[in-house]
Amino acid sequence: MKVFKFGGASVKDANGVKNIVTVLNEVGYQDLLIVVSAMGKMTNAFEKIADAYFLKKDELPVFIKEVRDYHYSIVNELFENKEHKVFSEIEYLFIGLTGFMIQNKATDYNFVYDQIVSIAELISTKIVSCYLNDSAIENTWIDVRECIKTNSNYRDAKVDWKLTEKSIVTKINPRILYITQGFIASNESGNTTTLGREGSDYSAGIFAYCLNADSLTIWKDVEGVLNADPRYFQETQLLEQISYTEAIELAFYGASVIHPKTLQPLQNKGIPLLVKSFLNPKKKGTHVSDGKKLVPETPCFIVKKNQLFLSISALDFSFVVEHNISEIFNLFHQYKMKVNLIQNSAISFSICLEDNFNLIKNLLAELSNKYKVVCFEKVSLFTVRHFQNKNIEELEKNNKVLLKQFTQETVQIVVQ
Ligand SMILES: Nc1ncnc2c1ncn2[C@@H]1O[C@H](COP(=O)(O)OP(=O)(O)O)[C@@H](O)[C@H]1O
Ligand SMILES: N[C@@H](CC(=O)OP(=O)(O)O)C(=O)O
Repeated sequence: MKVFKFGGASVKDANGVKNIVTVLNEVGYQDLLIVVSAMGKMTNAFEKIADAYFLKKDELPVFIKEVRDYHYSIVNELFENKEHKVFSEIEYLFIGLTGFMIQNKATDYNFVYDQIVSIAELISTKIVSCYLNDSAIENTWIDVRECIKTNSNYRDAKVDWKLTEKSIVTKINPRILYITQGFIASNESGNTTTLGREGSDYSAGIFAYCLNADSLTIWKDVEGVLNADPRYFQETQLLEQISYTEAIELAFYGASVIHPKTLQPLQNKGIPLLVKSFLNPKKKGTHVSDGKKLVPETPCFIVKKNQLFLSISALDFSFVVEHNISEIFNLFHQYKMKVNLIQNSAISFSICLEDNFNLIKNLLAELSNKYKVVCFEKVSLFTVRHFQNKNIEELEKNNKVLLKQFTQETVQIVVQ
């Protein structure tokens, strides 16, 4: 059995949905399960709805109209027959959204977020499933919340592997072509949870693991994994082969083309990951498996934008030692900061952080009770794997460097 994952970029418009038919007809769809994300940037749009609802903002109806219009323009283009069941299926999901908003009494933002944002994946998979059925690619839509089970850590739920494996093995008949959602799951009480932004690759990895798949293919708008993000670097090279370890490193440092959690379940069972272009499905793309670390051997550049850089020192000029560091890390954990780089000296401690939950003000307020804190906002973190000295000189030439850190294979530079 194989698993495919189509992300938001592949289904951003009606042509994208049509192109899935082309891809499947070109590469085949025997013994396959397909995971699909929300269309285009719809998760961002639903985040705005969750926010507006929670904060009782006046723009709420406008934001809901935006996502309705976006999806209806796609279904209108795809389905000539306005009596098609896809229209009522989508309307039903929007009615569910309104119903939730009226009935909800919960005050936990993360819970509310997951119940609202997950609708984007439900809509996209309904559309794709119906369109494929109409295009002679017979398939069954399945609610992933019956398959992937998590704890109740809303917005960043942890997978209950035992329960998930049992559910997937029970629910999935390998002879049926299924279309299901990425990113979303459910907890013990049946409430919707999410696996963290961009988590659909991970969902596909979970299915591949539980189904002992022969391979997982993620379909992208790029040729495969490149040695640099093409949005920020002009000259890029396709990486043809990457070992699991190297891919985990690249994803960990922020190569956003693969979600970092995706690789572990695949590596555990030796399931190859293929990253291929949905525009050129016959091209080889990138192959991630055991084997050669990196082909071709070339420096790989990763950039993480919009980082925070904190320099923390004791108020009385004393050393920053273990107990301070432990206290500081507890606060990072409490305020859900993602730590991307750390460096300590005798009297100070420097960190590059990502504030995905918008809690930096609270963190700084608490830290400054005990420490002197200098915070730089909107800095970038460059990572170069397998660097050459000229790569570093190039990065330093145009930027103000706040911190530089070397390991044998990697250099990381924080710039303002
Ligand atoms: N090393 C890299 N190789 C290829 N693409 C990359 C890399 N780093 C970042 N990207 C970006 O990732 C994008 C594809 O990922 P993403 O937008 O998350 O796809 P989707 O949401 O459809 O799964 C590419 O368009 C590219 O701009
Ligand atoms: N739709 C979710 C999950 C996801 O992984 O999407 P994509 O495959 O488009 O990155 C998000 O945007 O976070």
